[in-house]
Amino acid sequence: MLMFEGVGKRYPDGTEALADVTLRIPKGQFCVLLGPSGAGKSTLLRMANGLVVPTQGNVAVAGTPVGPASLPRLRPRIGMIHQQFDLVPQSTVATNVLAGALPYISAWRALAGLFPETYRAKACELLAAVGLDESHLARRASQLSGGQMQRVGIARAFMLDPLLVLADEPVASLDPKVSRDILDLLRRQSRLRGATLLCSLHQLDLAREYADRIVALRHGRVAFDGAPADLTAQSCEAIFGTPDASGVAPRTDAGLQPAAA
Ligand SMILES: Nc1ncnc2c1ncn2[C@@H]1O[C@H](COP(=O)(O)OP(=O)(O)OP(=O)(O)O)[C@@H](O)[C@H]1O
Repeated sequence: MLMFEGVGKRYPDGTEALADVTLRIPKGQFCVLLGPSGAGKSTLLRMANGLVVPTQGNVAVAGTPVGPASLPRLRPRIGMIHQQFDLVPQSTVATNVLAGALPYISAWRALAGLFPETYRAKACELLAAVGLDESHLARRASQLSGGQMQRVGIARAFMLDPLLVLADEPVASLDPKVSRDILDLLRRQSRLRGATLLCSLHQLDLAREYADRIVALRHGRVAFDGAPADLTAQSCEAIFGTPDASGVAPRTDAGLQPAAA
């Protein structure tokens, strides 16, 4: 479903973010990209939907090379879930979910709130699936907790029945209990809807608990690729520089403080 072949990325300032990464991620797999801050997880993930262009190698989704000619066709089939949810705070929950259908709806219709009934029905179905009921539909996104915002983000990502869902640190700003609820939900929805899921995380315990496969990056290279059960103390040391990742500092960047459910 998703293929990276010998990909590398050097940013214009000379930073080498990735070097020679080759991965084949089959349909339906929940693959976690694990690694410390700066390892290259976001850079790799964003290559899958063309937000980052590799300076070396090739990326393909469902057999189609990712590039300017294919992106208009591919992007609607790739859902994206963001660390900071990326909702429109003043818009309602319903409008934020419906925004997932924007590639198929003209901007003026969206601005006027003229979403076809099929999309409205799909948005309601997805909101129920992520555990938000009708009472949430008319609430502004800014009135939701962090966990609820990410539920809306998940519903939005599944609006167009994606082949592939990219989740970039989807639980980095949530507390541990809510993080588990969100990863559980992501896994269930992906399986139910037959989507392949590529999710970056920096928490070893969560990767172990939820992934079908862990691909760990360190300094832009693959340091481990295998089943969670095969992740040994030695491989943890290769990824994080410590045998149990206990030395991995929690993220404290501005805006990344744990949020309540
Ligand atoms: N636009 C950019 N220009 C220059 N360097 C960049 C750019 N984006 C990322 N980098 C650098 O590339 C490297 C990999 O960054 P990336 O964001 O992919 O890592 P990450 O593993 O996702 O980190 P984090 O968990 O902190 O988000 C880092 O050294 C980062 O500083």
